[in-house]
Amino acid sequence: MPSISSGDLSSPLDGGVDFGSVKTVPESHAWQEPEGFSLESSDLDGIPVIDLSTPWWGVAREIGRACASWGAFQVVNHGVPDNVLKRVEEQGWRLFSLPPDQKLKAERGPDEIAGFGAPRITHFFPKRMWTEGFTVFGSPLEQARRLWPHDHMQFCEVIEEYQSEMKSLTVKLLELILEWVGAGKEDLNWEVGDSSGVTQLNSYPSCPEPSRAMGLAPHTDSSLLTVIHQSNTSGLQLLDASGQKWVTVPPVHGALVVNIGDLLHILSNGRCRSSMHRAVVNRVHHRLSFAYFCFPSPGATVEPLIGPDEPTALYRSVTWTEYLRIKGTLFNNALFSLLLPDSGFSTRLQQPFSLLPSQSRPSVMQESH
Ligand SMILES: C=C1C[C@]23C[C@H]1CC[C@H]2[C@@]12CCC[C@@](C)(C(=O)O1)[C@H]2[C@@H]3C(=O)O
Ligand SMILES: O=C(O)CCC(=O)C(=O)O
Ligand SMILES: [Fe+2]
Repeated sequence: MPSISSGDLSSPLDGGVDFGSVKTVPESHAWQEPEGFSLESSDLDGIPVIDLSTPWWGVAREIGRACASWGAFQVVNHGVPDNVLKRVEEQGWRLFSLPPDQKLKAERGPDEIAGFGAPRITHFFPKRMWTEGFTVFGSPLEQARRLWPHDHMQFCEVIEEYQSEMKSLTVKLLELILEWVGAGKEDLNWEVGDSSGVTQLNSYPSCPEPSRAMGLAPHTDSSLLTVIHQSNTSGLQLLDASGQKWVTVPPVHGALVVNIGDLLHILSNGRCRSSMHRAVVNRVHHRLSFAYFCFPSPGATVEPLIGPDEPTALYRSVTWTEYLRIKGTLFNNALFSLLLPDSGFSTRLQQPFSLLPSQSRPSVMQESH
């Protein structure tokens, strides 16, 4: 009999399901397959893989094209040492293999960013996701001390080294994207070097019935951009530019995935697409992913970059904490709510956010609570 505990919904293990021991997907985690959630995916037209060691001007154009179409790409020769990625993965396995009650000691509070628990977007969906996560915001020390009272220094050192490597990569990527939109870092309301970062460790245990579960439901990231290191199991899927097909992002050794987030969609005045993506699970492998979210410096407003060839701002400016609050209530309608009236886009369908409602709104999944 699967060890489903009393169904304490407050438990970050998603209603007390101990992923490791269930033989079937409980009703609480069973996702139907309405339109847009279908699990089939195609690997035909893969996501662009960009070599960051090629000359500056060439790579800016390639990245720009990927941002305008997919809203995502993979990068190789990114400069993040393999050893750092290996050690952060080791710490990830160490964390998620802790006993449930130990992980709960670092549980993320309702209004907190940092800590252990279910994804923040869980409450937008009628069913729970086949995942648990650990979010680091600033120093990991406070939460790490709760997980390992006497042995948390190694985790902290590895995470801090990972964050510093990711920060320098995201600064480089931002500068390239600014070059592509014809702007420079002096056009930003913050010093790129002062950008904030949030690190999300995601765990997707193997699942007895993968077609009836969802690892991480379709969403766009709220960040400027997100860099993802995936362990050697595929699961991340992006919605293609037509909004009709989910395309798997294959883990490429030495490559990191870059997703454009909502704030860069606003900063680029809609020229960069914020990629709709999800994570599916599989029967055999437990998958981990490590996502680094790049945000502006605290308090800095993200304002659409306009100029001679981009005269009209489509979105009002917003700080990342304001945007998180708006996303936390409006979810996939957050960007739409920031459209300026004279942007000329009166309906959600028209906005330069190539996202078909059927693919995006949890209302497709929304049952009456
Ligand atoms: C700074 C952020 C960005 C968050 C919320 C908060 C901390 C954790 C991030 C994620 C990580 C998992 C997917 C997501 C959709 C989620 O549920 O939590 C992300 C969300 C966002 O990109 O909006
Ligand atoms: O697990 C993945 O590859 C996706 C993770 C993700 O989308 C996120 O953390 O925002
Ligand atoms: Fe994401």
